[in-house]
Amino acid sequence: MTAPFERIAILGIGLIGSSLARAIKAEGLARSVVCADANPEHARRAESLGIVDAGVTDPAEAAAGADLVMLCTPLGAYAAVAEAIGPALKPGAIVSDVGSVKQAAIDAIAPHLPAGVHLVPGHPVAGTEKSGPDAGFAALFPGRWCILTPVPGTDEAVTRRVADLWRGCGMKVERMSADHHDRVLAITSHLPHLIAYTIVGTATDLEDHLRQEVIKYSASGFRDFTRIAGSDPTMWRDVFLNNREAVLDCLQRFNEDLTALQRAIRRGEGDVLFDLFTRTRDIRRGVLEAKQA
Ligand SMILES: NC(=O)c1ccc[n+]([C@@H]2O[C@H](COP(=O)([O-])OP(=O)(O)OC[C@H]3O[C@@H](n4cnc5c(N)ncnc54)[C@H](O)[C@@H]3O)[C@@H](O)[C@H]2O)c1
Ligand SMILES: O=C(O)C(=O)C[C@]1(C(=O)O)C=C[C@@H](O)C=C1
Repeated sequence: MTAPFERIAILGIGLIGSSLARAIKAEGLARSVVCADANPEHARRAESLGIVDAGVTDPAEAAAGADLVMLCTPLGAYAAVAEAIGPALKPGAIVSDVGSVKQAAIDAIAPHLPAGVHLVPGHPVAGTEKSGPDAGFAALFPGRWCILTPVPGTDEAVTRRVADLWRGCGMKVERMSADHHDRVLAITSHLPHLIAYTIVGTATDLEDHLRQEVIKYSASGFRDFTRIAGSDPTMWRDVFLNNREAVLDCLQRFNEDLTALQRAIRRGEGDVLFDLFTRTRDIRRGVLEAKQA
């Protein structure tokens, strides 16, 4: 069977890039997979793991001759990487990405692409708190959603090729506008991370003897927050800087709801607490039923 892609270049071979490389190899989705990573140890490690055919540090070298180039670096590196690969891209090449914010990704990449190169932004909504090429695994993707946010006018056949790649990795694929994506992910992913960073930060700032006990008696609630708060600082700094408006909107709503809960606790309004906790338990059941937990 012929592979859907001749040469895929993955730029940034960390958790997501290396998971994708593994899935491409496992499913035979490209004849060759190469990567570039600013960290030479990551490029070498990907080679020695056998998940890429070649690993280099120069993104233009990896992108040259590729029919699909997938940006898998933190969002803050996108503009520089896109600028570096622009002149090396072959006519008809597809550039895509996995970034957690979509409008900023388009703004950073699009200006650097030559005419005749297609941009199909994407976001596999699957991940862990870990980073680097050893953290990746092909089983990250099956059953999860991948959101594509092609700009209007994008060649339909090109978008379908990118959708098929993610389906080949086992993902379900949905399309939406970049703006809508960023507003949805602000509440489902970005705000939860911000809350986790805050609660773990607050616990860390407690007086020293209390802090020891926080770690010693970590109940499962706090433990779950520490997992999320252990996520990569570079990646998450870039997410918040690149989705400011939507995150700040959600945060405003969250603060108002928190204030209402604070008042209910102070006033002893048990029914307010009970009603909310009942509704949220239903949401959790819905997530489990949708097999997204
Ligand atoms: N971690 C998640 O759960 C998750 C899920 C979906 C999407 N994403 C998105 O995927 C992207 C990568 O995240 P990750 O979790 O794989 O991070 P990661 O830290 O595991 O990997 C990023 C890789 O990019 C490399 N890199 C950094 N700057 C570079 C540059 N200028 N040129 C080339 N390589 C560079 C790093 O050395 C590293 O190997 C981010 O844009 C993130 O928003 C992450
Ligand atoms: O499960 C986790 O550890 C994640 O944080 C994964 C998660 C998420 O929030 O769901 C994080 C960022 C991504 O852009 C997509 C997925």
